[in-house]
Amino acid sequence: FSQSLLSAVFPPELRYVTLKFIHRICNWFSAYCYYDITENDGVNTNELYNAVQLYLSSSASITGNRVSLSRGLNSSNITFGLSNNDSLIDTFNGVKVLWEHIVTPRNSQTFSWRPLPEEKRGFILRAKKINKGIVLTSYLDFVMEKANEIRRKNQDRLLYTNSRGGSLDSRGHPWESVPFKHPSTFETLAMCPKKKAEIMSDLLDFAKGESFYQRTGRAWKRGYLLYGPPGTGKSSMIAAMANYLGYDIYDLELTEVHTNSELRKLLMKTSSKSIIVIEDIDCSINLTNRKNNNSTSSGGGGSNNNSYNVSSPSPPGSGEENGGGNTITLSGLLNFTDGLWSCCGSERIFVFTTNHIEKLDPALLRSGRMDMHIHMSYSSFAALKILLKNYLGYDEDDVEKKILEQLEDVIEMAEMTPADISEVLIKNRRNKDKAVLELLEALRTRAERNNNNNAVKLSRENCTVVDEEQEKRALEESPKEGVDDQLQAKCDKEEKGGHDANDDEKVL
Ligand SMILES: Nc1ncnc2c1ncn2[C@@H]1O[C@H](COP(=O)(O)OP(=O)(O)OP(=O)(O)O)[C@@H](O)[C@H]1O
Ligand SMILES: [Mg+2]
Repeated sequence: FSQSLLSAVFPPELRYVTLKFIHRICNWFSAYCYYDITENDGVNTNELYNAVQLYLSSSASITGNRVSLSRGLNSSNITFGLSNNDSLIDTFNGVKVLWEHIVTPRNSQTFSWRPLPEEKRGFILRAKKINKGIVLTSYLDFVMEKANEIRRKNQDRLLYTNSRGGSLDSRGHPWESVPFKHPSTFETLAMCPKKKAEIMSDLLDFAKGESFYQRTGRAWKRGYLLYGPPGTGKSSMIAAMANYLGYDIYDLELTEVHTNSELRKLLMKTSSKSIIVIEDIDCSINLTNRKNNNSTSSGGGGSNNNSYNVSSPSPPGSGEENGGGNTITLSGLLNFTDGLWSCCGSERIFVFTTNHIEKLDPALLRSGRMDMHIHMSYSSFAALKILLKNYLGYDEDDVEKKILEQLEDVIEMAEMTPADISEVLIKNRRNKDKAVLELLEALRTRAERNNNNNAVKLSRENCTVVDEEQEKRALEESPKEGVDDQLQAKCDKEEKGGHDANDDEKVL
């Protein structure tokens, strides 16, 4: 109406100016302000548009009569969205705002180097002028944050690897990724429930601890060292951590990293909310080099000498001895975890695993470096109950009380890993009672063998002590042949027994 009135009253050259003036006056008296968030700013896609779409998906799924559905790449969930030209009211800290999704056909005459979508999409955010401050400072940040959270929840986790050996992909990325679908969770993880709960709350504290880390001036990161024999669930624990927090995993293959600067670049290209894993750290660090270094270093504090090489395939004669430019050093690795470089990006968890904690360098173990040392041990009775539940669906009451007691009696002595136990259970999972009995049998055999081995070890130790005492006495007094012979015979006998037991172990 105003257009036709204008064209009747004003000459064409004045029309535009007058229209603009009227708009201004209207805006002046309006209680609302409007924000346009278009899908495309002409060159790039607008991140905020995608974020708003995701954010509104959480409310659209509940309130809307007509919602659009979509499923993103790498996602196993369906996302709800506001339909075209539909609107929705949202409330934030008591402030009401209105979101409108506007879809208009694109003007075909518009010139662009790139083909543009046929429709122009955008959100209009309407808020009261008095709430302008809240909307611009807090609400939009909140929308972005919430959208990221939804994205993480919807998206399957990714497992990254640097197996390409330092070469970059077409986008200059050193990591290769695949969808991470490991089903391990804390629920299925067989370990002491108390320890498990402690780890879970530690992880949760970390994930929610942004303000704590900010306040205390610490980098927002945490290190876990998982150690224990093979098959006790170290890798399963990492997968459970990732699934619990919804983080991606970066599996760092140290032997593929040749220099400290390469390591730094890899770190810089990791995203926040991720777990950076170095498996079998004792196998990645060349301990012979460490020993050489320690023996040549003056003074006892060998662990301070951090420039040992990591066993990466370095070219022969490449100056390895001086820990020089083209090798990766322990100090480089430590810088990676807790030096200045560790805090580029935030919310990162470092996990190192090892089968032999005693082989690790004290520099890696000193307090503050790895925040939590987690011992993954042989199966306990509590862990066994979880495995019975996982594999046979058996609760405590489903197993005969007598058998349960027998299992409890023998489990500690048997020193069987959860991996070994699950093997027995999987093999017999069709016949559950047989599975339990076979497991009991396997545990008994192991316990007996361990018992024998321990007895042999003990008597050997006794024998050595007696040997030493005997030598001393022999130096002091003249030998009493009868006793010596007796001792020797005893040792010989036990030595023989010991060898037998060892042979058994090799075969088993
Ligand atoms: N604590 C556990 N709880 C549940 N399952 C387990 C546990 N430990 C081992 N398993 C089972 O055994 C298999 C091997 O475990 P996993 O790979 O986690 O062991 P690991 O400690 O990482 O061994 P390695 O030191 O050889 O890498 C897993 O597939 C899992 O099914
Ligand atoms: Mg493992």
